[in-house]
Amino acid sequence: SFLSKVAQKYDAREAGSRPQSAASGLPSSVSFIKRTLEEEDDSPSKKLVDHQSVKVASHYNNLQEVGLAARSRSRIFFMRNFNNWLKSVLIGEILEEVRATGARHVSVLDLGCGKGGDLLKWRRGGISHLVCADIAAVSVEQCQSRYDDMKRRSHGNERIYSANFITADCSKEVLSEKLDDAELMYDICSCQFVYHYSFESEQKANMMLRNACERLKPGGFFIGTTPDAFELVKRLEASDSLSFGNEVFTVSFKSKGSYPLYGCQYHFSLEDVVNVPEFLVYFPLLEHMAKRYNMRLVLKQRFSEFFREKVKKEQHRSLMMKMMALEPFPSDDGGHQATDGTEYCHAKEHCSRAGVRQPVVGLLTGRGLGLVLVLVLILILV
Ligand SMILES: C[S@@+](CC[C@H](N)C(=O)[O-])C[C@H]1O[C@@H](n2cnc3c(N)ncnc32)[C@H](O)[C@@H]1O
Repeated sequence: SFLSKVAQKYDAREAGSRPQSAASGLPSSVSFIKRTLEEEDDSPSKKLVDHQSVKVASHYNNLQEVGLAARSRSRIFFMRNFNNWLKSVLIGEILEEVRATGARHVSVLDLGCGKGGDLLKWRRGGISHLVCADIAAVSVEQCQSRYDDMKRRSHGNERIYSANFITADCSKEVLSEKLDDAELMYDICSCQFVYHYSFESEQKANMMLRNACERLKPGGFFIGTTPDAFELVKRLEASDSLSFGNEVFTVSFKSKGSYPLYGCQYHFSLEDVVNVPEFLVYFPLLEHMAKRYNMRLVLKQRFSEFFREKVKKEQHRSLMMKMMALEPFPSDDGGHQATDGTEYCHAKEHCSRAGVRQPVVGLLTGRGLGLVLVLVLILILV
């Protein structure tokens, strides 16, 4: 079983049900532990609580907006495109679900909106209102000016959703108190690559969840993407050191073997984009916490599973090509696709097996980062 006795007791006591077990394939020596309240109060992460939020906010505030040309030269260009494709499909499908219930005016909360990478996706989805919230003030400003540009460029030919921009630490502040419209309820809360920052402490994780769920309409959806804690721990346990990764990303922990349910910090760096402390989200606990908000889990899938399922649909496949979510192999310059190591040798092997003379293969890249390490989540308010 994946859980240690301690975590099983925690689940049984807190969830009032059978201990949750997961086919994680982790060694039995690995445990996710619930610290006592005293330990949690004394924990180093608790003392650093504000410090960590400041780090996250200033990291994202200082990220420079680079142009398309620079982005396309980046080694994670295709991975970013893949993530955007995945979010487009997720957003498109959830909007279909919402509309199937007869909703005509769709309101959305983008929790941790960043610089507004999803603004266009919501435009394509024809929503009526969007609330964008983020802890990083500079990101929120950039998000707002992207929205203003989008509106200006449409020259009034298309009805673009109204929007509200809020700078707030959503793991500490009650977002609804900052809304322009005090009565606003959402059909969807979208929380993309954000929720794990709040797992620093129980209070923070709860506040983030409260902000995500308390304004959802009955039948409303929470959609999110977050790193897969089981997979991160599996990789760490398999590593000889306290870190793992490749030339594009690194994940480093301070210790291994035992993992607190909250405040289990690791450092994640991804070339030129992310270099911040993050926290493991112990999934059975998140699912249990969400039940307090009457949220029921609809789907939890790895990116790889999501991809395999969605790519069967022609419409998603053609969007994937349009968004350049696959890396061509061999690449035009060929320079960075070394096939002597582990990174691209599977592609080379595939080509030789298939006997293709001029092999051009579409690869899912990011060197394994996105595909295996991240989860797609959908929850519904029942
Ligand atoms: C990886 S970025 C994702 C941005 C966007 N959701 C996307 O998919 O492009 C993570 C975002 O979470 C935001 N964030 C982290 N902690 C937060 C908090 N406590 N409250 C609000 N936003 C937070 C960061 O500022 C950053 O913009």
